[in-house]
Amino acid sequence: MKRIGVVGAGTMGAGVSQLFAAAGHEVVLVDVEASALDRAREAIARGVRLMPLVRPAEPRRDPDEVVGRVRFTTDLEELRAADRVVENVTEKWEVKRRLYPELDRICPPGATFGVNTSAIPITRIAALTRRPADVVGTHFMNPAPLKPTVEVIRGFHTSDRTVELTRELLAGAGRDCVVVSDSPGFVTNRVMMLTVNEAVFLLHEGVSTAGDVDRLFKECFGHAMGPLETADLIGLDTVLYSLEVLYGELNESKYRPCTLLRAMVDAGLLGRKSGRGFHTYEEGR
Ligand SMILES: NC(=O)c1ccc[n+]([C@@H]2O[C@H](COP(=O)([O-])OP(=O)(O)OC[C@H]3O[C@@H](n4cnc5c(N)ncnc54)[C@H](O)[C@@H]3O)[C@@H](O)[C@H]2O)c1
Repeated sequence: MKRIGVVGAGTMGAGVSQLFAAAGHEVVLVDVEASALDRAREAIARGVRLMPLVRPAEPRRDPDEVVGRVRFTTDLEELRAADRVVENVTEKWEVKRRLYPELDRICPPGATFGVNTSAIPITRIAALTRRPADVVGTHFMNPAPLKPTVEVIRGFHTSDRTVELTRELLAGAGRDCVVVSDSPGFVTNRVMMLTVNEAVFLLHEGVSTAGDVDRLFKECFGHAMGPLETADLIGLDTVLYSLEVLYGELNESKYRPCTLLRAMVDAGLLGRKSGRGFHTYEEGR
């Protein structure tokens, strides 16, 4: 059993906490917003309760027991005994930039930092700490408790030890990993964000409806979800911030976020987490 610090209790932090708590670890989940912690507590309990329906082969867990392994707190100092940290705060450089020196100060020597970012280079984040060898990208897919594989990103200074400890931790939670080199958006989001943004442009230009864009991908290509449903699942704010990172980092106009996406974020239409995005949701459906 390890002491896992999870920072950020939004869409990803809740899922990552559920995954590690269900695997028997002690989790300290930190957020600046108490309301995010309340929502995460409910999401974890609901996720564990629904697991037998969506993954019947996985061992059954007691929701209270899993939630009981998570300590919910707004105090970052509670990470002082963490062996491993997985950070999932907002996809904004300013937010991550302020957090990492604090994590570096608080966490014990030898603790590894897994960065769950959609697009920000791991090497840049590692440079905010005095332990760049201990920093690695752990790009979990959403929803984290249901996805079998994690994209692990080796930053310029990431050590073999850190990659191996990360692989071990993920394997202990029944997860495989694919290790890639550092680059904005890595492999998955360099491609995925481009596809999602282009689908938003198609909608904006009136070429098709949101429902039909998604149907084409599901029924013609056999994808489990269409690109606009995927955007709703990720969170439209996170998609926008990721495109802004890719646009700025790669200086490529093809990553310019569609104005419709920006307008929807301004209007508070964030996808599943707000109940409305390209589609409308009730209680996560
Ligand atoms: N949503 C996805 O599908 C997805 C998938 C993989 C990776 N990611 C990445 O994971 C990270 C989190 O994404 P998300 O979708 O969960 O975002 P989110 O907006 O749902 O949650 C972010 C949380 O971070 C909290 N936060 C902000 N600053 C903080 C700080 N200094 N300390 C502690 N908590 C803080 C916020 O209060 C919020 O609860 C982002 O970097 C994102 O790019 C997202």
